[in-house]
Amino acid sequence: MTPRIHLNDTTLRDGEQAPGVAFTLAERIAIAEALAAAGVPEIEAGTPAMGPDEVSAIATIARSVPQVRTLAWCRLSEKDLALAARAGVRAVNLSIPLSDRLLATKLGIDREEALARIKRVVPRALDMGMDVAIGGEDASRSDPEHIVRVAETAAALGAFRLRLADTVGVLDPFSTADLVGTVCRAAPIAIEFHGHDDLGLATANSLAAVRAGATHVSVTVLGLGERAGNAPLEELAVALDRLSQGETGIDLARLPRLAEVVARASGRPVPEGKAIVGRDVFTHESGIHVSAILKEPETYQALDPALVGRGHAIVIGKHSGAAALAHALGEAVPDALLPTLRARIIRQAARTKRPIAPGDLRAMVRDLEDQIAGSPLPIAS
Ligand SMILES: CC(=O)SCCNC(=O)CCNC(=O)[C@H](O)C(C)(C)COP(=O)(O)OP(=O)(O)OC[C@H]1O[C@@H](n2cnc3c(N)ncnc32)[C@H](O)[C@@H]1OP(=O)(O)O
Ligand SMILES: O=C(O)CCC(=O)C(=O)O
Repeated sequence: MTPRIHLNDTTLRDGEQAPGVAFTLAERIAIAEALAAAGVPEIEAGTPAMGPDEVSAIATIARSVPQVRTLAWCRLSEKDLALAARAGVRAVNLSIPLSDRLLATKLGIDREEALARIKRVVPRALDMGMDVAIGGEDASRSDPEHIVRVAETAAALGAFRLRLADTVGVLDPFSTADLVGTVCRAAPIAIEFHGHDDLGLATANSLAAVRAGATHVSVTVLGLGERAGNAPLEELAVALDRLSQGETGIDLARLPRLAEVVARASGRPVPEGKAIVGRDVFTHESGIHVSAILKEPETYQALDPALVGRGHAIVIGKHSGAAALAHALGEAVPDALLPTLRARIIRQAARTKRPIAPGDLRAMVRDLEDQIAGSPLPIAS
């Protein structure tokens, strides 16, 4: 049976950590509502420690999407916890580094002190009526034995989940599976994987984490996030579905709209070739592909675009063949015209750097037909 995989969207927290990105409150609410409409069950809404405006924004976001579990991201400290309480959230992600490097450098503490802090702060949060997830920063550069101790401690205290963060994005799918598998086999708590895309592997690593036993995955819309960003929600949701690896409950047809909302709010347009939601990812130009797709669409597509509320497009350009031209014109181009027509198309495409508009294509054909009709000589290309 396909396992249930819970996507925890952190566009409003890690997504907004992308350099230069700052959402207005209205944009944050619009993003939260679009996530909720797409069926995302959980969002990380922000970081209360950033100040009173952030606290009040998190409170407003939580109220605007009551059907979604809204978490506030906190450092594992009483101070951050108190601010989360002011935001009125029902759940917190309490973050503590797992690696010796970050414990020592950032906090000047060792593993024992980290465990002592967990034992001190987690019960406070639970007493305040909040569900607690532990955010394990830098898990990918940590000793798995320590991670398992943290997992056992967190579970015994009553936390509901441990997040394993590949904070600097250094895992690959094999090392991810090793780490997540080791922790999942030993840890009596749900595991969330939080990937970063520094090596372009966030989606692959997240899939490997699911295969190894993670039941929750952090994502952001369009992969927006710190440095190279996070695992893109749209990629994970579709890949889990398409590869039968997990049932997420996401309405895949809502993904393009969600991407538009986040692209606009972040000031970062969706790249044309972005998997799932990019303008061109279901558009075909190459003659060999178009010729086959016109016979049977699955010859050259990973997924039916209708799955994500989209459709195919065929455009005419430098790489078009006779089948594509006949499709675009509604009739076959006479053999005598074909080489010259293609030469003209190639020249125009190189000049304009865009597909040939249908009107331009028809005009080219008319022009060539006129030349044939008016001259017994070979047609000028
Ligand atoms: C891997 C990640 O994505 S972690 C999340 C990163 N998110 C952010 O940074 C959110 C935006 N940040 C901010 O607005 C600010 O950094 C604030 C409001 C959180 C803190 O601001 P400041 O108090 O001025 O601290 P500053 O940013 O200089 O340094 C961060 C502090 O947090 C501490 N800290 C970092 N992680 C933790 C942790 N898990 N638990 C406790 N303390 C922590 C650091 O040690 C440092 O403390 P110090 O000032 O005593 O050295
Ligand atoms: O500690 C966490 O919750 C994870 C923080 C994070 O975004 C990261 O480590 O990349």
